[in-house]
Amino acid sequence: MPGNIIPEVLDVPLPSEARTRLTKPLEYSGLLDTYQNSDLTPVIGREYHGLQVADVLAAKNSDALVRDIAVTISQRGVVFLRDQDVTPQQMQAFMERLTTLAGCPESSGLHVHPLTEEGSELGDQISVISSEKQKKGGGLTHQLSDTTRLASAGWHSDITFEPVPSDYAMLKIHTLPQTGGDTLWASGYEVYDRLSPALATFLEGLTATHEAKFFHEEAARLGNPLRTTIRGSPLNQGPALEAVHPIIRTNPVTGWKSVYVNRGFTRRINGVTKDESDVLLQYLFNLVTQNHDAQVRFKWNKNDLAIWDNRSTWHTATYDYEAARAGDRVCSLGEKPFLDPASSSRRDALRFS
Ligand SMILES: O=C(O)CCC(=O)C(=O)O
Ligand SMILES: [Fe+2]
Repeated sequence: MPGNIIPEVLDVPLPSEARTRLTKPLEYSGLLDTYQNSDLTPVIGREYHGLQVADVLAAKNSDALVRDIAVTISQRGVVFLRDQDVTPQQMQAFMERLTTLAGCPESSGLHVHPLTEEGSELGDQISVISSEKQKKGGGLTHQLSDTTRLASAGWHSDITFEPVPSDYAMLKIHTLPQTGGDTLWASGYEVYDRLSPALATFLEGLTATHEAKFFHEEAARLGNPLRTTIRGSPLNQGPALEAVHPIIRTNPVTGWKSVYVNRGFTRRINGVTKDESDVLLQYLFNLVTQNHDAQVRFKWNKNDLAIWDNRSTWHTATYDYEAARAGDRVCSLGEKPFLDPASSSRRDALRFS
């Protein structure tokens, strides 16, 4: 595929080997097929039965297995593993392997969230998700001070305000209410497939600005200094918390196109008027929230774990419970988002495969 198109579209200087790697889908070995699994919906979500992250790390053929898991997460959007006996350190080790084995040459390891406290007990690369912290204003994802009462306000992809955003994220919930606190994911591939060819072509020529300055206020509320030093990549340094990304991006693992704007962090489509930007963004956000057949809803049990591809999915928590809910999250960094115009939509790729 014509990888040389990528830097021109986005003005991203990439090493030549990265360009070829980015447009060539990662190969699936088939090793993972030995684990029983079921798809939760036709377009997004797969659950594996009897697959332990800790065992994968220790397996003889671990690299091939991890690569197959990466391909599966990227194709299915999100993968669920029930009842995991895994420590935060093992989660971190797994995510390092995942991003390295699936990643492009410029892949940059694990993210340090701007709100992560310096010297925190679990280390810089584990984010603690906690309903207690959230009440104090420590949400990692969206503005709690938002005046909206719509649950749909929380849909986002992680850390898209970073110049080098996330490829994968892993969340384990270890403390949960008796009911409530489900998480939902939606497929960016499927939303791309719902655009008319004319609108898709138009959006493919545009970028959007993503921003999370509200973390400055959240950090002040929590009484912690905001992390401004390297957040997993030298490109993610500084207090700006702002980045420009293509609206349609190619997932380098699948080679499929996805819509890459989100309600949590995307503020403005560039190169059009503010009115046009508002209308277009609202339309794209609506495609995420109003198509439940592009979504999957997961009901957690204690120690269940989810791993998702942040390049091609959105997700949102559900705040419908009173009791404590908490877990650990690790977020890895991928490539600078790019669009390869020669890449295909998910439906087309599956139809012609
Ligand atoms: O708490 C949840 O269900 C999801 C939190 C979240 O957005 C994340 O872990 O990135
Ligand atoms: Fe998130």
